[in-house]
Formats: sequence, C-alpha cells, structure tokens
Amino acid sequence: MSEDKQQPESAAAQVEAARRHAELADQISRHQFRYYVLDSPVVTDGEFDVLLNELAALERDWPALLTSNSPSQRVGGDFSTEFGSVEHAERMLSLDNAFSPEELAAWLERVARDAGGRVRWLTEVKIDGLAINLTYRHGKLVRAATRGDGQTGEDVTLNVRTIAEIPEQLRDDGGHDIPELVEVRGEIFFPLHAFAELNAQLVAAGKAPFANPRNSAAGSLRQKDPRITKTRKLSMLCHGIGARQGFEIESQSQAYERLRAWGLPISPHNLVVDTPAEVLQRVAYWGDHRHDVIHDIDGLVVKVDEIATQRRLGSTSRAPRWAIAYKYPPEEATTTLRDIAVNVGRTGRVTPFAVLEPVLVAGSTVSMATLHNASEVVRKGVLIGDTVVIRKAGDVIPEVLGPVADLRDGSERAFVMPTQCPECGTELKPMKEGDVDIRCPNARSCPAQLRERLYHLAGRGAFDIEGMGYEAAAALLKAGVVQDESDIFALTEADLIVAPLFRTKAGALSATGTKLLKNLEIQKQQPLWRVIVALSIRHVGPTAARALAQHFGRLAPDEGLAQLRLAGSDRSSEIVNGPDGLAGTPDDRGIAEVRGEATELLPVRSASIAEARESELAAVDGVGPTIAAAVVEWFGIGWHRAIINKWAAAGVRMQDEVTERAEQTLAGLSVVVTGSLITYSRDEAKAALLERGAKAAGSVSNKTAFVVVGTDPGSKYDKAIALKVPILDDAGFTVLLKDGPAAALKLARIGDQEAPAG
Ligand SMILES: NC(=O)c1ccc[n+]([C@@H]2O[C@H](COP(=O)([O-])OP(=O)(O)OC[C@H]3O[C@@H](n4cnc5c(N)ncnc54)[C@H](O)[C@@H]3O)[C@@H](O)[C@H]2O)c1
Ligand SMILES: [Zn+2]
Repeated sequence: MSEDKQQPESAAAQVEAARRHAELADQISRHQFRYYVLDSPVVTDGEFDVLLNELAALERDWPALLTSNSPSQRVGGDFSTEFGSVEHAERMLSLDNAFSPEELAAWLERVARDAGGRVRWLTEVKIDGLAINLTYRHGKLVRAATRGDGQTGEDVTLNVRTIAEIPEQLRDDGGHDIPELVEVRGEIFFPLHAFAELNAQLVAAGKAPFANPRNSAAGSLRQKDPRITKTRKLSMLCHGIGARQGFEIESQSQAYERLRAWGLPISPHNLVVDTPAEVLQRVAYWGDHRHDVIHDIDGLVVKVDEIATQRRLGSTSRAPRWAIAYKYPPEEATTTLRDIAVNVGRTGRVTPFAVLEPVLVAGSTVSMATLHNASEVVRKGVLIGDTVVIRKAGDVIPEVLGPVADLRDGSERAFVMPTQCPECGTELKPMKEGDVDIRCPNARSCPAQLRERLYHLAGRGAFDIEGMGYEAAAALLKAGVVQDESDIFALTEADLIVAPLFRTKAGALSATGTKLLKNLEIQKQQPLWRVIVALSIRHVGPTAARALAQHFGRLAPDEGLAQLRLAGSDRSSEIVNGPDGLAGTPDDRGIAEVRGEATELLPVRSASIAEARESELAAVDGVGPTIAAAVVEWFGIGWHRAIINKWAAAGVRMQDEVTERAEQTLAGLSVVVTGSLITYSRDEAKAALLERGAKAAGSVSNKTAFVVVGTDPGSKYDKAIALKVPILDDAGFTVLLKDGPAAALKLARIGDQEAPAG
C-alpha cells in the first residue's frame, strides 16, 4: 500500500499529509455542525463529499492518520442541545458510498462472495432528507428521534406528531401482528413543489430562504415550536427497521410489506432483483429518472434483502456492510451571483437571468441561469453579490435554487427590474393587468423580438431555412433591409448585398448570400403547418399548428386578407355571413331535437384559419380556448395580416393539398366506439371519424352524439343506455360515415327501446 511513503525520506510528505488531514477534519466538522445542527450549510453536498473523499484518501495512504474519532469513522456530527437527547435502542448508521458503476459492481461481487451464496438485492431510491427513528410500543408512537451521532439523537416527538403520513397508532388489520416494540427508520423530506412555496413564504415574511429541499426539511422538523413544524408540508418514507420485539421477519422487503399494512408510508420505488446486472440497470434507470419523483433523490441504495445474511455481514462503526449508496453526480454547486440581467424574447417577454461566476456542475461550466421573471427573483430571495446554490439537472437549463444567506456581508443589493426595453427603449409593461411577466410592447420592430422571430421562423420546426441563424438575422436587421418578417421571402440580391455578411470584397453577392436566397426560394413550399409555426402566434407550437392545418387546410382566403375586417369579438358575427360561414345545418338541429337537448348549433368548418370563429378554433382537437384566443388576437393585428399577404404574394404556401380531404359531414360530433366492429378495426374507425371532422372520444357523456357498439362492449355501452345516447351497430356506423348523422339516427337505438326497424 503506502510502505514507501512512510520511509524517512518522505518525512516531509508525512508532515504535510498530517497537516492537510487536520485541516480537512476541522473543515468537515465545521460543515457538519452547520449541516446537522444549524440546517444551514454553506457548501453543497457534492462539495462536502469532495472534502470527505480527500480525507479518506489520505487515511488510505497514511493509515496512522486514521483514528476512531475521524469524521470518516463517525455517523453524522454533533447534535444540538435545544432538544432532549434520546438513546436509540439500536444504533443508527450511515451508508458507505459508491461513485461509479465499477465501484458498485466490485462491491456487489465482494458482498455476494462474503455472503457465501445467492444474494437477492433490494434496490431503493435514496431520499435526500433527514433520518428519523420512530419507536412504536404496542403499536403506539412513543418517540421520534433524529439520528444524531448514531447512538444518541434529538427528541423531536412533538414535531413528528404533526406529520400527517406518520401514524400515531399502527393499524392492526385483524391479526395479532402488532409487535411489542419496533423501531421504524425512515427519511423525512420536503416534497419539491412545497419547497418552492415555503421559500416564497419565508421571503415574504422577511426571513432567509432555505438553499435546498433537504435543508428545508431538516430546518422545518427541528423547530422549537411544533406549531411551526405543523405548517410545513413535511412527508416521510420508511427505509429500515431498528430494534424489535415480537416482529419476526426474513427479509427487509417482507418487513416493508408489514409496515405498509400497519399504515406506514413505504416508497413505491423499492424493487428486489436477483443479479448485479439488474442492480446496475436500476442505477441507470434512476439516473435518468431522478426528477420524476416528488422528492430529491441523491442516489440509489442497494441492500442485501435477507435479514440472516445482513446479520452475518454485520457493520462497521459507521455503516452496515450489507448496504451501499450509489451516489449520482452532484447537480448542485455554489457560486457567486455577479449580476442579474434581462433578456427580451420572441414574444417580447422580458426575463431576468443570473450572470454567474463560471462554475463546473454536472459536467459542464455554467455561467448563466434562468430566473423566469421579476417575482421569481423576489420569491427566491436572491441578491446580487450573493453566494447562490445553482442546479443543473440533465439537459434542463440551469436554475438558481436559492441564496446561501449566511455568507452575506452586507454588500449585496436587490435586483431592480428595468422599466425600459434594453434593446429598443420602449417602456415595458404587462400585456394584461395582473400578468406576472412584463413585455416590450414594441412587437413589430423591437430588434430583440424581431431577431428572435426571424431565428424562429428559419428554425427546424418552421421553414427550416439553412443559412439564416442568429448571425444572418442580426445582419439583415442591421442593414435595414427587413422591416419585419413580412419582407423575408421578397428579399432580392440587391437587398442582401447591403449587408456585409452577404457581400464579397468585390461587392458581389457572397456564397452565403447565394445560398440563403436559394434556400428561401425552396423552403417557401413547406407544408402549411410549418408556415403556421413560423408566424410566432402565442401558444401555437407544432402540435397546434398541425391540428389547425389538418382541420382547415388553408391559412387565409385566396383573395388575401386586405378586405377582411377582423376585429376581436366582432369577428364572429362578420364571419357568419362570410364566404361559406353557415352557422349550422338542418341535420345538426335534427340531432339536437331528437335528443331533446338545447344543444348549441354545431358549426361547419370555415374556409380558412383566418376566417374561423374563436369557438370554431377552440373546438378543433388539439387547439382549445387559449390557443383559439391567441389565433384570433393575432389575426386582429394589421401588420400581422400584412405578413400573410406579403408571404402569399412572394409564393409562400398558404394551403395544403386538399384532394385527400373527406367532406366534414361529422364536424364537431363526439363519437365513442366500444367493443370490436366487424367492418373496421378500432384504429380505422377512429381515422374515419377524424377524417370527417368528428372527435373520437374515450368516454361517454351527455355530450356524446353516438356510441358505436361492437361485440363485447364495455361499460361505455351501459352508460350510453343510461344517458340515452344514440347507439349504433356496425351497419349504423357505416351509414353514419356514408350518409351523415341524420341518416344514422334513424337506425340508432336510444335508451332501452329497441332500434327502429330500417
Ligand atoms: N453540505 C454540507 O455542508 C454537508 C455537511 C455534512 C453532510 N452533508 C451531506 O450529508 C450526507 C452525509 O450524510 P449521511 O451520513 O446521512 O450519509 P448519506 O446521506 O450519504 O447516507 C445515509 C443516509 O441515507 C438516508 N437514506 C435515504 N434513503 C435511504 C434508503 N432508501 N435506505 C437507507 N437509507 C436511506 C438515511 O437517512 C441514511 O442515514 C452527504 O450527502 C453529505 O454530502 C453535507
Ligand atoms: Zn424592445
């Protein structure tokens, strides 16, 4: 091992190792005090673990440094004297760690060998909270204590009694199985959604927010006044058993089943697997899904499931030998918040973002993080100059979790949201009263917004125009050759040459410029939904754009939008008398009458999206009221309509091929298919309905127009009878598709009555 290092010539190295060891031990115990006693650490867990690992490495190299009171040999740290102290009936341990799959694989192999037989592995997510020991005597909760140093913890019984998930009395489900004594171990944690809420409340009350959910859980539990704990939304999950009398178990997973039956909370994510390969699969799975649960996960815990084997393997002074925590790479780091700047987005939304001292986290250097909006800055309680905890989770944009308030020196200052657009100087304001976001109202020509819109319009999800990225968009704006996006498809060689980016030294069109002109020409023919995406209508992404394109097939009437007066709510009345804007058909009324309901008149499809009424847009599957309102609002603005006219004049596609469109005979009808049909598969039936404008609904309500019933129908059939929804068989369905609702109605059976002969 380290024989050579202890030779006389390395005496200097030994002295240096001892000095560093003492320094680390001191730092570590100070961090432990802040973490365990004050619930207010100043470094992240990842940063703390680096110190602890360095200490352990020194002890490996210089075994003389390893003493029994080294932090590497102890559980946790000090505990406070604010609470009464409690001896645990059985010691509470920590866990050893593995930081790589190789390390874990080696551990699994060694333990299996030491266990001397086949081992079943219990895998559990590692809940990032604080350990708790619940003592139940004859089923009654008599004491709750923190882990403390493992032997002695703090008495937090009164506080724990305020946590709803923790039963005061174990449920005896009929048997005689409530033991005389059982120590139930688990983790108290703060659900993530409640963490954000709590911090906002603390800031509003003028108090320092918590840096992360784990600290908020510890801080909330360890309140002197249990009434405060009661207001915090703490939760708990069990992950172990301590001392017990009258409770015989063979495996830990089996013990969990018993605890669950008694009413104790058990994680739904525990799983017993048979092989090391499966354990590693679980590690990989939870690595990808660590943000899919309601609490923070900092690792995966692997345990030998069988109690007899656990006992045989025993434990060290600090941790059991039969369990290990696989730790995921830290996603948090602390750094300095240098400034808060604002960005103006495509829709004019002004969003503050954090300018950070660059820091390495989760494998990449982070120097900026989102802050969403001004009230978020206030809610998080961060000040410019603060040390902040940032998190970078997977591919998600880095975020600021909160400040390390204890490191403030008084020089920090609050962020003030600018009142004018940093790019065009226009006064910023909320779009509607009560909006949290403020915007630059200069939508048409604010350079920031226009640049973003051009970039979006040329993006993969829209026209997909190669050669028009940020740089090109900025160059066109700077050269003044586009006033807004309406000019894009009319750009000529003469226009492009004005911008240095598109000009050769000799003053001719550069290769970049040639390419851009060519791509603009080709991409005009993109399908309609892409054109719709390119318009930057609020809330309209690819899904809504496809739904709109599929339903209407056409963006605007052929004659253009110039004459069409489109203004807000007046619009629907105008459109009714528009090109083919009939408000309803006799057939539609027929159905309403037969069904004895005052159904509103069912609309017929308008000729184009621009002409559609808001209610008609909202009724399109995949659109809905918010998007419908945004579409109507968008078309209500003059320069928006000019974009469409100019694009159309430049040859941009305004309609999809219409040949394959079936007549919309079932527009707006909701039809449910249940059981198996003879003439159509389920998917074919659904497609046939959608093609004709109907909605293929999943459940029956009194809005359902027809229920089509095949063989072996389910409960939907009974519901249709109860609600007197017209029921069609195979033949009736064929008629519905071929001849429309009125004809089908004649064949329908309604309620208990027999189907009319026909
Ligand atoms: N930031 C700081 O200043 C600071 C200071 C001290 C400690 N810490 C952090 O605290 C942790 C060390 O504390 P530790 O000794 O509690 O070790 P640990 O958190 O690595 O592992 C042991 C604990 O995991 C918990 N746990 C969660 N889910 C579990 C499950 N399914 N099964 C079993 N146990 C489960 C238990 O409470 C157990 O006590 C490290 O993450 C360290 O970074 C941070
Ligand atoms: Zn602006």
